[in-house]
Amino acid sequence: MAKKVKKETPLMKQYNAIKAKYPDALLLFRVGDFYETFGSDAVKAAKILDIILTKRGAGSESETELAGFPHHSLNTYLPKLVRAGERVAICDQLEDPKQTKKIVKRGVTELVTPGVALNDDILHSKSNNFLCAVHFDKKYIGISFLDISTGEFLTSQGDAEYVDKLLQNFNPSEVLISKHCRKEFAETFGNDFHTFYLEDWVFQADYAYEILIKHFNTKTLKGFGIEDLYEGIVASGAVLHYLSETRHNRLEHITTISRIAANDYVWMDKFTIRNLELYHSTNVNAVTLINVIDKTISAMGGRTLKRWLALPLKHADKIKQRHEVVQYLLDKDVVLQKVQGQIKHIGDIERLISKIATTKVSPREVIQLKNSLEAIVPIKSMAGASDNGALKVIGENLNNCDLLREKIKQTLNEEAPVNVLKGSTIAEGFSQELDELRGLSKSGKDYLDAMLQRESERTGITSLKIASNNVFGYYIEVRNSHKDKVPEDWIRKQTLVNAERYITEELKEYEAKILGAEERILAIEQQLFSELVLWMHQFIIKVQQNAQLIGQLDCLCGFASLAKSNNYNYPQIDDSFELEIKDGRHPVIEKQLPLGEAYIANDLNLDRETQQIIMITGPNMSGKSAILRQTALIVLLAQIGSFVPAKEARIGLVDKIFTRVGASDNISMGESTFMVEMNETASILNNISERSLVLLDEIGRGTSTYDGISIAWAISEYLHEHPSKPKTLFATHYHELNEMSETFPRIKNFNVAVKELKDNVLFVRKLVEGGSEHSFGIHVAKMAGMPQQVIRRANKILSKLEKSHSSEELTDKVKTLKDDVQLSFFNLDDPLLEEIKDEILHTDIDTLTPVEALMKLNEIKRMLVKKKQA
Ligand SMILES: Nc1ncnc2c1ncn2[C@@H]1O[C@H](COP(=O)(O)OP(=O)(O)OP(=O)(O)O)[C@@H](O)[C@H]1O
Repeated sequence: MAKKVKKETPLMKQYNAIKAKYPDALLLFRVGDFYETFGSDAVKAAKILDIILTKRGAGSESETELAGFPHHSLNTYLPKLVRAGERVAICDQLEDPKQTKKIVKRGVTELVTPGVALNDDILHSKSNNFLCAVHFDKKYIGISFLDISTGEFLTSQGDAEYVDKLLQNFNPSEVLISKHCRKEFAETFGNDFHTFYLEDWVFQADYAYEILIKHFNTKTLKGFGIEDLYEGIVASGAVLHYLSETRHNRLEHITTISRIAANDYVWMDKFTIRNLELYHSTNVNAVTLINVIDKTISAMGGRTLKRWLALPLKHADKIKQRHEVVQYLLDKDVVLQKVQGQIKHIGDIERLISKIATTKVSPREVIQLKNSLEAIVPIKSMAGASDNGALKVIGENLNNCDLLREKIKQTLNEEAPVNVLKGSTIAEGFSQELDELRGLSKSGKDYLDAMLQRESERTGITSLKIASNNVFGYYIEVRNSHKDKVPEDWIRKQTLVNAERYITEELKEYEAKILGAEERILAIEQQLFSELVLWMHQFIIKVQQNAQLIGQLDCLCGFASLAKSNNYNYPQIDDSFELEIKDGRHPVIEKQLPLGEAYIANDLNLDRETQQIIMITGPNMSGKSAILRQTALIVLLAQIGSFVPAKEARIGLVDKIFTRVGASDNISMGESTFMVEMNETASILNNISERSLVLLDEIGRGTSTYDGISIAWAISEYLHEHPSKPKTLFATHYHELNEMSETFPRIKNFNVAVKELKDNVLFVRKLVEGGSEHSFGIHVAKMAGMPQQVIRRANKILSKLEKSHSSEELTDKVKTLKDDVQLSFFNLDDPLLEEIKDEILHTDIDTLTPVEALMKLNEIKRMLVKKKQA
């Protein structure tokens, strides 16, 4: 019996052939004015885009799901698909359907993936969108980042911890890995990244080197200073390979590749970045440091600030240069206002020039580029004329791009449209031919108006109309009521319900002229625009340089605004090992306090000679963590070039910042919370340096008290005895650790003061010298609204336990609590009953007269009645 063959229409045959080449992408297939999706792609698209899912060829053997949207809505729907994590292949019609009798040729013109996006609706203006590749080798792990929308291309290599930190800092949208490293990647860096697996052969040194030198058109990579980054080169090659695989072949804006020089920047591992809540917080609603300090205006400024925060400087001269600019801008407020006023007019020139390189730019965007470059002219002269060295250099290096601006001005209409096909793109006077055709088209229209007038007068039909449609071209329309007045020489073309449409010889002739002219106008406009875009390629590097400089300047102006609005002061940076903060504040918490509540500033001094480790004790909620974090944030802000939330600060350069917070809810890693805490802490102890700043917050709390105290003690002892003598702040509940200061000379005790009221505590939030006696946890429980009986009971247990002198004694006391429980919670769980019990136990029956006994009984009854009524 003949096998039943599934009948495929030619269109579906073409679709299936293309889809087979992109099995893991969602294929948007252009059919006429629509992008269609079929089969499982349609099911996904309908769900993500909330569009209707229908059936094609319903009931037939080739029935399949179908969902589509109009082609002009691509910019609305594409970002939604990409944000949902889809790779989207856009399949366009490659020829004009009018020019072919056969099925239109189609092909994939772009593959958009989360890491390779140029569409403004997918990108966030103040963040980079990095594509990343990670290459595992025996010695090192290579890593590469590329933002196709800005042209930035970076590489580095190192151990897993280093690469992990870079992943955290650069936060890539997509990570490419070789297929066989799938498991290794997940085990080393977790499952939080959007990953894509490439064939293993892509990650080969020779192939990578070839593809890179071919792209940069050089013989070697020596000029980029990355020649020795063997693993980094492999990762970078994989990134470029992926761009060609996703049909991104216009990459002229990727002009260089730079090395991420880890040694030039302060080291912060991923736990520190997370704990300090620099960009992200576990609580989605929480305000992060970047939210508070970002006063930049331009997209470039926003992105630069993120980069500066990820890579704080550790060279005093460079840091001081930034501080000096900020001070200069604060002193010369007029300059600051003027520069910021101009930056407001600067669009995202870094992404605009990338669009020019990829020829995905619209006429309106080219005008925007020109306007942005115009705003740079006064900035250049203001900065160039300043007597601040660094600012002057920025001014001198900015490029007015006179030729580019002039050419755009001459070529394009100031009101150029978004789409070149809309016409009126090219300026008047730029092309003689274009001007003539436009004149013809315009006079042709005038001619039609004159003809209408003439024919109306000739026929006496006042309601005559001349219009055109795609089928008949130009026609004269006559209402049925005037049909009998139509002259003989008019030729009838179409009959409508209420009207007739005619053409005349004269109309036909003019139509040919006008339509011909309009088509030609569009063709010339398109061509002149493409020529302009191509010509502009020679300015890619100059505009990219401007973008970088404006990014830096915007950041520095932002720091000045921040210092002004949030009352930050000039920090002194030096090569000493000391840290002296006077009246320091937490930059984020101070902005979150309820209205009228002031942040309490604190002094803090650390050095390697006398006060290397500070043990900070104090009740819960007193502000220990705030002091730890504000210290790190003040150092960090100073070293990115900002002023700091402190009255004064003298900062001996810090090269590594470590913060660790005792385990609380980190179980998602699948390890015990305590294990996580210990792992994190171990990595500090193995990496400390002389200039490290170590912040330990409640380390050891993830285990039993004795374990916790022992571990905290041992860690502190290790840090004290370590030859690096790193500056350390240790916040703890264990006031037992205060004993350490007696044995270890550089450990000092401080506590966050509280005022003890009758049965409450008042948070003073002042860091004062000396240890604290107890941790006031019960007071906090009371403030949190715990039932009275729990508080009373806790106080009782505490006073019992506090009297123990040894651990054996403590254990014995804990055992006796079990017997106590019977009395206190189950039989006398009401405080009133406790009171009555006390009353009875304290009554001396031997001396009580019968009347007094009755009165006592009456009193007890009254207490109970009162309680009942309450
Ligand atoms: N110096 C300060 N001025 C004003 N408010 C502060 C100050 N320090 C802390 N706070 C407020 O107190 C809250 C608790 O502070 P923090 O988390 O630092 O306490 P903690 O002692 O570390 O508590 P725990 O031991 O429970 O972790 C903060 O969220 C903040 O609202």
